[in-house]
Amino acid sequence: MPLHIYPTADDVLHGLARYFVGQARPAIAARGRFSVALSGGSSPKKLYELLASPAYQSQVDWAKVYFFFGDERNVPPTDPESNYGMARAALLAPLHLADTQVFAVDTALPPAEAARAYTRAIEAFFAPYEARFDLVLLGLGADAHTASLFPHTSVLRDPGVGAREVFVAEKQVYRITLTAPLLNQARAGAFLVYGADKAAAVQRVLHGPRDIDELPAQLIAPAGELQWFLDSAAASLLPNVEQE
Ligand SMILES: O=C1O[C@H](COP(=O)(O)O)[C@@H](O)[C@H](O)[C@H]1O
Repeated sequence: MPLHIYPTADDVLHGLARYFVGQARPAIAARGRFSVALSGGSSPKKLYELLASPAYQSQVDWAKVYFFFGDERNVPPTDPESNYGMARAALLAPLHLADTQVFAVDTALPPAEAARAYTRAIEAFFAPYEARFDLVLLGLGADAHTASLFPHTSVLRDPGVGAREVFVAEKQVYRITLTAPLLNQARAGAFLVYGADKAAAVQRVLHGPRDIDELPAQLIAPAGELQWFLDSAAASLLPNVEQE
């Protein structure tokens, strides 16, 4: 499992930004576009700001990049909890992308309907081929959830390829998440994890016994490659690690 461990969170963000560019360029050269499923929460905000900064903005043909979301909270785009709202402010608006390049979950719909509509939008984008993102960006919760694949939820055993609604009991909210089989059709996946509060989850996901109900992030195994981008604090419980 390729691990990239950096001294600070700032170094991790630059490492992943360089990886993003390194994935985007050959995809655009080979297939004319680069499709990405974004992660949400708070960790990726600085990554998105970095990608939209002049240093990285000039390195990618952004008109050929298409953005989806690995998961979404069941809130309007203006809500501070909205993954789309966060990505729009940090990345999508600064890059002045066309509306046709951004595929947000329609949270005005009831969650199950929103999930079905999002599945159809993804299928239509990739048709006539199977849905295969070039890159899936992922985060990791301290409870080992990723996207909105939360511990002990039925979506963890859903064999379908698409988006699903999920009820997160401890938060008493609905969310929309891509299923693990869809995420795993990706050409590449990259986890971004920093901070000491994630160290135990990182250790258990990477080195603990397989237990997908407790450790949903263990479900992630993209058809292409999977990379982990960690800071030294998040990697502090891993055995024998070398820093970049
Ligand atoms: O709720 C969520 O949590 C995970 C992890 O977020 P982080 O800010 O703790 O890194 C995130 O990947 C997911 O997209 C988000 O909706």
